[in-house]
Amino acid sequence: MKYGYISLYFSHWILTHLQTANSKLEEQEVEKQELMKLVKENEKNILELAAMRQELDIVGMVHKFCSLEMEAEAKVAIAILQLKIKELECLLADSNNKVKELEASFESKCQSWTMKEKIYQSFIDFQFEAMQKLRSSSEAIKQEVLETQKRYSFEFNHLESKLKAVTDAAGNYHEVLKENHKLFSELQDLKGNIRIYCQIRLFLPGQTVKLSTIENISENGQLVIANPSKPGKDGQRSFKFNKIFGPDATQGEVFADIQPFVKSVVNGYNVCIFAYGQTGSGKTYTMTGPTGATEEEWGVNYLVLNHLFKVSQDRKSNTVYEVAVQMVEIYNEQVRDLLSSDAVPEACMHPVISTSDVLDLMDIGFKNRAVSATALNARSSRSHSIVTVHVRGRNVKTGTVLYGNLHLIDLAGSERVDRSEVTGHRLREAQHINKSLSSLGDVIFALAKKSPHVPYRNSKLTQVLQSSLGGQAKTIMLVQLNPDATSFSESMSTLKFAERVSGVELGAAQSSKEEKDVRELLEQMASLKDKIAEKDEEIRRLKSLRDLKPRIPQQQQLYHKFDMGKLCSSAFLHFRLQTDHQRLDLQKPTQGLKALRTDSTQPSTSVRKSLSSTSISPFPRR
Ligand SMILES: Nc1ncnc2c1ncn2[C@@H]1O[C@H](COP(=O)(O)OP(=O)(O)OP(=O)(O)O)[C@@H](O)[C@H]1O
Repeated sequence: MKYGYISLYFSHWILTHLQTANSKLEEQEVEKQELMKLVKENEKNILELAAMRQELDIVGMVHKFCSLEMEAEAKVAIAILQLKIKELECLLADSNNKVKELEASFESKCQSWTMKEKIYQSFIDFQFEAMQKLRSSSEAIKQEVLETQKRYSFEFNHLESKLKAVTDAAGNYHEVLKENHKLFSELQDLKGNIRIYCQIRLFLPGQTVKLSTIENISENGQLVIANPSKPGKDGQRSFKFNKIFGPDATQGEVFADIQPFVKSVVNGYNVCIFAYGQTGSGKTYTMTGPTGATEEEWGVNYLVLNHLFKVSQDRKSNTVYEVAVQMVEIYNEQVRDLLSSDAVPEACMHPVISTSDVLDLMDIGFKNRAVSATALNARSSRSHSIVTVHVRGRNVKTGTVLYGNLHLIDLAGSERVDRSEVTGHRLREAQHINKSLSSLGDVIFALAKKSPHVPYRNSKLTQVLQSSLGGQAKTIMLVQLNPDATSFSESMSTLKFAERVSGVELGAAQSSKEEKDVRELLEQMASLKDKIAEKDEEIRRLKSLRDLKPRIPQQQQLYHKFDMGKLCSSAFLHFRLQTDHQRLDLQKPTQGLKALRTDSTQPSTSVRKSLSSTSISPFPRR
């Protein structure tokens, strides 16, 4: 038992020890596992540490590199900054200088402004003083104006009664003007429908021998011509015309004697102006003027049209005028339109509204003539050039239409040709010229004798001019003379032709009874003109008084009492006629002719006749 107890005790002890050993083993096992774990962790940490060290090396290297780079950049930046500091220092120095300069200029400006201020102050003081003076003088003027208004009020009280008297007088004025026109026409009729003016050409600059045939020129139109080969009275021959223009006469002086006839064209008459004379005697110069003429040198053609436009402009409030121009040449009995190259049966009519239109058209015409002249050897001297001006005037109040036409003719050279010396073409030319000029003389002569038969059809020239040579038509012949002694026989022939044309008519006009009539008519005209001038003056004075109205409001009511309508319709303003040239279309030249012909207003029989047989219609169809 004891042994049992001991063995049990041992066994228990052993068991306990075994259990303790077991638990220790287990603990050791756990510890071992933990150790293993720690070892593994340690290994892992070592690996991580190595990786971190490697990373640290890289970072260190990068850091070193960056540091170096930054160091270099810092050096550059420092250098730049130093430069900038230097620049800024310079700028600072500059701006310091500028500040000093500005301070100096500011100082001087301040001084000048102070000066100016002083001047302005004194100026303002002066102005203020002047204003004070003005104020007091304006007070004085106000007083004066009030007094003037009172005076005007008094004048206006009388004006109405005076205006009434003037309106009545103006009513008669129209009648007076009509009478004036009638008297002018009668005067022209008494003077004769044919006027002969003789113009002596000057010696040309190149002429060295200046032996003249002109012995004497009288104011009364008498011309004495001397035969150089027959000295003394025997060699002299005297002629009498309406007027003689000496070599010094200007274009304007010649035109002054033609001007009244231009007026009669706008009053519905037909007028023909011829330049007649031997080649080189100055026909073209008188009719056209020299090449590139200035306004003072303008020939009759331009002056006439210029005046025509002026008259139509003056009458524009009463009459609307339309003007159209044609230009033809007659050469060897053939008529050619100088303003158109188209082959048309009639010469083109070109509407014109101003002198510059006319200048342009005539330039074209003369160029066309010149072209032919070059081609056919001085053809222009051997052809007649005719500028025809058609005028149609319509009275805006009554609707009455007047037609007038004007022919401006530069005739071919009138010199005779020795038939034994020329042949062929030149002889034919001379025969045609001779025929047309002598038929012109015959027609004028027949008209002057009032012969029942007028030989218009003997030449193209007289056919073309038929409507403007008969009846009420007026003719002016500008006889051109070359004063040179070598032209004596041609001058004699020219003058004899002119004498033949003028002699009969002047004979009639110069009878003593008619001379007395003319004198009386002239006196009547002069007194009528004086009366008209007086009325004009009175109307002008009254109008100027009326124009003062807006400045005097107190007079307004009184002013409106005057019936200005009545005054406007009075004869005074009646004479200011209207021209409305826009109605003709310049783009289409022939429209003007149609317009003139298709107007529904019927012209009087004589006018209709003259228009239908207008110079254009006999033109041959080419
Ligand atoms: N009044 C004048 N003043 C200055 N020169 C003039 C005058 N009249 C004519 N002449 C000159 O005389 C020359 C002849 O004149 P113009 O050509 O006009 O004569 P014409 O009679 O027309 O001749 P044609 O029959 O050959 O055409 C021209 O050189 C012209 O410039």
